[in-house]
Amino acid sequence: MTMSSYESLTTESAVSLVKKLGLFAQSESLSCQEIGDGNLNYVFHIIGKEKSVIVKQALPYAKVVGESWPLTLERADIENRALRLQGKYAPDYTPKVYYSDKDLAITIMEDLSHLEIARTGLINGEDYPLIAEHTGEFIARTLYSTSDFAMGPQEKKKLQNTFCNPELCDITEGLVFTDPFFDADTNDFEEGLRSDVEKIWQDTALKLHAAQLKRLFLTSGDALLHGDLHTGSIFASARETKVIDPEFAFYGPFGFDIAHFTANLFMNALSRPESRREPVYAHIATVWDVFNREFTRLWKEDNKEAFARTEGYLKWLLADIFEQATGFMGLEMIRRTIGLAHVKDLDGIADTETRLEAKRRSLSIGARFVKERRQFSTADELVEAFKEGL
Ligand SMILES: Nc1ncnc2c1ncn2[C@@H]1O[C@H](COP(=O)(O)OP(=O)(O)O)[C@@H](O)[C@H]1O
Ligand SMILES: CSC[C@H]1O[C@H](OP(=O)(O)O)[C@H](O)[C@@H]1O
Repeated sequence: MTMSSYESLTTESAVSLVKKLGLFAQSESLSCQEIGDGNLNYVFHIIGKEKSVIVKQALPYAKVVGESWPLTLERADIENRALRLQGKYAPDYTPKVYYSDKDLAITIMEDLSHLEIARTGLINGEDYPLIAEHTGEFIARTLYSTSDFAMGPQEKKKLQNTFCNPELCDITEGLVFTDPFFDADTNDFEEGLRSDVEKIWQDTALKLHAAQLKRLFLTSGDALLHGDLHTGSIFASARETKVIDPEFAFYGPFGFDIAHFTANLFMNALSRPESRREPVYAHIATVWDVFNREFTRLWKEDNKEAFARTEGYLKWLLADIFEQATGFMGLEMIRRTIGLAHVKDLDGIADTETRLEAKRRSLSIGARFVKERRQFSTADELVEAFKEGL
C-alpha cells in the first residue's frame, strides 16, 4: 500500500501518518520522539494511551556521514520484506510488522522498548541467559528455510532475485572486507594504533585471506542473511530476544550472520574484566551448539536435496560453515576496531592504555581467526585461542 511520494518525516508528520493509517484515533494525544542511534535511519517512537509503535524511515543518504553519501531508499523495502520472512520462519525472535510503504521508505513495527539493545546491556554487565540459544535458533531457522535445501533451487532463485541489495552489499564489501586492509579514507583509528594498523596494511598473507573471504561473500548465495547481525541489532531481556534491522539482507554465505554475532560477543569480552568473561564465552559455545542442532533438525525434517542423506554431506557442510564463519568473525573484529563503524564496547573503555590494549587484542585475535580459520573446528577452540591472545 502506498500513501504518497517520499518526504522525510518529522515527529509531527509521523504522528499524522499513524493517525491517517488508523493505527490510532484522530483525537488521541500521542507523544513522538526520534530515537534512532544507528548509522543509517530515522526511528520514531510513538506512544499513545494504550499502545505504542515504531516508525522507521530510511533517508536518501547514510545518516552517519550525511548527504555526501547518497544511499538507496530501496533498503527500507528490503528491510520490510526481510522482517516479514524472518517473522514467518522465526516469529518468536522477530518484531511484528504492522505496515510498510515502499515510496515513503517506512516500516511501522512492534515497539520493543520493554527490551534493551543487547550491546548496551552487555556493556553494562547484563548476561542475557537465553540470548545465544535464541539467536542460534533465529539464524538456523531463517537461513535453512531460505536455502536450496528447504526451498528447492527454483523457488530459492526466485526469492534470491528479489533480495539483490547491491548498494548495502557495497557498504559491507568496502567497510568490512576491503578498506581496513588499505590506507582508505573511510578508516578511523586512534593514533596510538597506527603501527598496528600499518602492520595490517603490510601483511600480504592476511590480505590474501581477506581477499578469499571477500570472494566468498561476493559469490555465495546460500541463504537469505540478516546481513548485519551484531549485538546492536538485537533487543533482549532475561527471557526474550528479538532481532531487528535486516536492511543489509541478501543471499550470501551461511557463515556470515553467526560470525558477526560471535565477533561482537568477543569484542564485548575484551571490554569486561576477566572475572566477568565466562558468560560471554558460554554464549559463543551455545550459539554454535544451537545453530548446529537446529540446522540438523531442519535438514532431517524437510530437505529437497537428493544428496541430503549421503553420508558425510551434512557433517562436511557444518564444518565448512564453521570455517568460513571463523574467518568472517576475524574480519568483523578488525573492521570494528579500525574501520568506519566502531563498537561502543571498545570505544567506551575510558582509560586510554586499557582501551588501546583491548583494541590491539581485537586486531591480533581477529587476524589469527582470519589466517588460521581452517585450524579451528569447535567454538571451545575459538575461546581457547581468544584467551591465548589476551
Ligand atoms: N522495534 C523497535 N522498538 C523499539 N526501539 C527500536 C525498534 N527498532 C529500532 N529501535 C531503536 O532505534 C535504534 C536504531 O534502530 P536500527 O534499526 O538499528 O537503525 P539503523 O538501521 O539506523 O541502524 C535502535 O538501537 C533502538 O534504540
Ligand atoms: C555507513 S554504515 C556503517 C555500518 O553501519 C551499519 O550498522 P547499523 O546500521 O546497525 O548501525 C553496518 O554495520 C555498516 O557497516
